[in-house]
Amino acid sequence: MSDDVLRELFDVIEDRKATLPEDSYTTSLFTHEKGENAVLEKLGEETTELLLAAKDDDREELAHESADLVYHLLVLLSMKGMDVDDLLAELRSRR
Ligand SMILES: N=c1c2ncn([C@@H]3O[C@H](COP(=O)(O)OP(=O)(O)OP(=O)(O)O)[C@@H](O)[C@H]3O)c2ncn1[C@@H]1O[C@H](COP(=O)(O)O)[C@@H](O)[C@H]1O
Repeated sequence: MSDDVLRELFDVIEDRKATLPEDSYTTSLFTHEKGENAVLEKLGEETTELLLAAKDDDREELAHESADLVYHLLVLLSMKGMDVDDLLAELRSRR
């Protein structure tokens, strides 16, 4: 996944956070009655689904669940007032 794809997705998430359109799944996470716990729970669920896909050697499902996990991770970073660049910088520093 290139930086561009991650940045574009993060920009959409930031836009949803700022404008809270009604028909948006991202909005539902930012406005959830459970607060931050809603996205934390989703990260747990998506991680479990990813592990099961890996265990089943289901590569298509593994890619699908990986994308779900990355999306929810970016929502969490946005909730915490962080930027996708914080993640990218950390990854780059490990090269
Ligand atoms: N990348 C995502 C993304 N990944 C996962 N999800 C949602 O996360 C939820 C995952 O929950 P579950 O695991 O329970 O999944 P599910 O409903 O059983 O279905 P599966 O995803 O497992 O097939 C689903 O409702 C997905 O739609 C996402 N929702 C939105 N995005 C991106 O965010 C953008 C903005 O979306 P909205 O906020 O909806 O406008 C979209 O254009 C997408 O680019």
